[in-house]
Amino acid sequence: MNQRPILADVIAVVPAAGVGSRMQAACPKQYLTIGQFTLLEHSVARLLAHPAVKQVIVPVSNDDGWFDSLPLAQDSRIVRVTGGDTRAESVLAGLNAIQHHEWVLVHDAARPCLHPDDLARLLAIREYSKVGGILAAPVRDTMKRGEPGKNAIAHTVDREDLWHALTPQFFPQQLLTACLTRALHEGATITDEASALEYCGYHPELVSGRSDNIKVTRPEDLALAAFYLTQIQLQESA
Ligand SMILES: Nc1ccn([C@@H]2O[C@H](COP(=O)(O)OP(=O)(O)OP(=O)(O)O)[C@@H](O)[C@H]2O)c(=O)n1
Ligand SMILES: C[C@](O)(CO)[C@H](O)COP(=O)(O)O
Repeated sequence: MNQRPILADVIAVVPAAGVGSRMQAACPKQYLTIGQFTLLEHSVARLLAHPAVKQVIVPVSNDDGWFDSLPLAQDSRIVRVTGGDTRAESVLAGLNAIQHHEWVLVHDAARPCLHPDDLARLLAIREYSKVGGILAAPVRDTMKRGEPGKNAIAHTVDREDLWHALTPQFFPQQLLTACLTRALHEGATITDEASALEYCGYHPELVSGRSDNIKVTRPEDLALAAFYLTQIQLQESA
């Protein structure tokens, strides 16, 4: 019988071509450090720690002056490609560098605190889903919709079934490439991979993930990410 091996190889795309404008740092946020390593290095290392992840494609901007100075640049498992003006275009550039691969993980360079249990549960969806899915965290606070253009509440939004989209996101490569290509061509707003699939009528799986898998977006996030990462590393070494 031709059974799929449980640990079939996976290729990852880690978009790292953003400028990090909300971070207001002297360099793009993926090159800020926690301890000895940049956020990009931490994020890639969290993926490569899983035995199924064999290669990581890293889209970086055309004028990136940081990537080549990292030890990562010499790692045979890492492939540098040129990213695009938006996250979706960077991801598509990464996907186009992959040849003949079934499923692909996409993970933000700015999410250094991925827990191995979350990654393992996301990878497991390949056994039951044809569409793919994402890590996501259930919304836990009371949510308010503001009046357009005013600092006033329009109404409270029901938090039932409301989730924060996280990464990694995990999809069959051909399906993701087709959906991203179509969505970009038709001018849809695409902030993550799942939104490209949604645009094309699919309903990706929601895999409940840890809320400490934060994206470093604003200055105050860096210290929090450093704390969470230390906790995860302590648990791993215990
Ligand atoms: N043209 C772009 C824009 C974003 N990204 C990447 O997508 C991830 C998540 O995006 P975001 O947090 O929005 O990063 P930035 O676009 O860099 O941040 P900002 O919106 O604050 O400028 C980051 O790893 C970022 O480097 C990318 O590869 N190419
Ligand atoms: C892909 C993402 O990290 C999922 O949370 C996110 O969509 C990136 O963009 P954002 O504009 O910071 O939400």
